[in-house]
Amino acid sequence: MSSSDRTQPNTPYYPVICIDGPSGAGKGTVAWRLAQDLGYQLLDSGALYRIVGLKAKQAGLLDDVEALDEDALETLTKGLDIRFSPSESLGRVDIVVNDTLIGQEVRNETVGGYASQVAVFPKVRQALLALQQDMATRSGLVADGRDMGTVVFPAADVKVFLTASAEARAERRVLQLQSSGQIADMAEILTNIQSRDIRDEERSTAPSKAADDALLLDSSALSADEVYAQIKSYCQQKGICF
Ligand SMILES: Nc1ncnc2c1ncn2[C@@H]1O[C@H](COP(=O)(O)OP(=O)(O)OP(=O)(O)O)[C@@H](O)[C@H]1O
Ligand SMILES: Nc1ccn([C@@H]2O[C@H](COP(=O)(O)O)[C@@H](O)[C@H]2O)c(=O)n1
Repeated sequence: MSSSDRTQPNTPYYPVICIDGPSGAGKGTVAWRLAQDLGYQLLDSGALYRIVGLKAKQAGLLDDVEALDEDALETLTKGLDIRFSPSESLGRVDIVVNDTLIGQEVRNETVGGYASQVAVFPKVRQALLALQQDMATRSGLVADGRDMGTVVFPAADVKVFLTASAEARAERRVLQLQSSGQIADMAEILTNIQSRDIRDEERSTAPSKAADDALLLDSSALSADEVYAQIKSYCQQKGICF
């Protein structure tokens, strides 16, 4: 299910580290650094939902928000050939969908909203499950998302639920957008973050929540370096690295 079976002799064992939490908590930043440090693969599960959300929007499947068609979304999801590969760019993995490299077009709040619309559907989530679990069968894995520790890798070696106040997360987004030359409206970003939080936390299938055995870490007043140091130290305590 998650990593390989520790109890089987002569079978390689691949640890899994799950970093779950809301948008802007700093999951991707710490997950990428841990993966680099430990030589593990990185699973950016949010990117999967972003891709499905964008493709669904382009196919007109999100036009009537009151009557979204779960079966059509499932068919669309199953028709996507999604592959991750190491990127030349710092802090990223490349994603190739149906042989086309996906760029920055999925990395904005609008597509984040489409992602959270499609992510409520069990059939969409099920269609993405095997791809995610398969990534833990070839090497160690750092998995970033909402349900990594609760649903996708329930037997993971390390589970962290990383949070921050909505205000802190919105401020980070504003800085992130400004640093790439974009205009950012704090009030609008905060509203978007809060409505995405509500949809992600209140959906009935795989809601965003901490696993019972997760370390809870609030990053509101921590730098990215401090978050990394605390999580690395927790991984050491759990015996998966030195
Ligand atoms: N502890 C921190 N303090 C301040 N800024 C941070 C911290 N961690 C990450 N950041 C910055 O906040 C922004 C969002 O971080 P990141 O993309 O890692 O969040 P995320 O939880 O993965 O969000 P999403 O789920 O939307 O992908 C980035 O610009 C990142 O550099
Ligand atoms: N495991 C996951 C990951 C993401 N989602 C949904 O996708 C949206 C975008 O995620 P980001 O991490 O890239 O911001 C997110 O708001 C969720 O709706 C998910 O359901 N499960």
